Amino acid sequence: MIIKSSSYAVSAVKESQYPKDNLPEIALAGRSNVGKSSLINTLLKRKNLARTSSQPGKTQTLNFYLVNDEFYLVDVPGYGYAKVSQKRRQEFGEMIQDYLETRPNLKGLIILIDSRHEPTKDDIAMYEYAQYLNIPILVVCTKMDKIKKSQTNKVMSGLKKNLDLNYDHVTVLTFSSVTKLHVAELGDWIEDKINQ
Ligand SMILES: Nc1nc2c(ncn2[C@@H]2O[C@H](COP(=O)(O)OP(=O)(O)OP(=O)(O)O)[C@@H](O)[C@H]2O)c(=O)[nH]1
Ligand SMILES: [Mg+2]
Repeated sequence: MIIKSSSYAVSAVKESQYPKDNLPEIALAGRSNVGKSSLINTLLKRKNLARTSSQPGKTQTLNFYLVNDEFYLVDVPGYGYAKVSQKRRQEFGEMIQDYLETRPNLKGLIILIDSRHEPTKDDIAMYEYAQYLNIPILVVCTKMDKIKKSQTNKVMSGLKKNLDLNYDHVTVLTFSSVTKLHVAELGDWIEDKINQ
């Protein structure tokens, strides 16, 4: 995919605030701090379009970014961040659930998992939930620059042990926002899904 333009469009916490121009959407999900906002910036070749932070919990709303006037990337608050209150966490959960369950424009979900750890129970729950909703999934193993080359197989076996990769609509990619590993493949997957 060639990125010709990208811009922040809107932030939403409920359906009435979602974009109304009926373009396809690709959403990102993953633990706080896993690198969702960084992946958006890397793909779009923008330094600071999506706000990133070394402090988890930076993204607190559904943030829609318009790409090539053709589709939206949707940055979603991270899960599993202990310092967010129980009430806030439930609100996040409901906001994400509402979006994933009711949005006809949603063409694919990118689930990001930190390469340095096996999938957490939240990662597994998100994967199984997306499978249940029958959404095409791209599993992205982030921060591969922090992994020794010799550990790549271990990353893959950790995934296989915890996620049912026999699901028809799943693709797996290793990725790094630092080295730009597989950024072209990421763009290709998105292009394929928004054109289906
Ligand atoms: N080494 C390395 N660091 C990364 C990579 N991707 C993200 N980071 C760092 O990880 C931290 C979190 O990145 P974000 O992109 O803000 O993470 P997020 O998933 O959007 O976090 P929330 O918005 O809190 O859910 C930042 O300090 C990034 O610089 C990567 O590929 N390699
Ligand atoms: Mg973020």
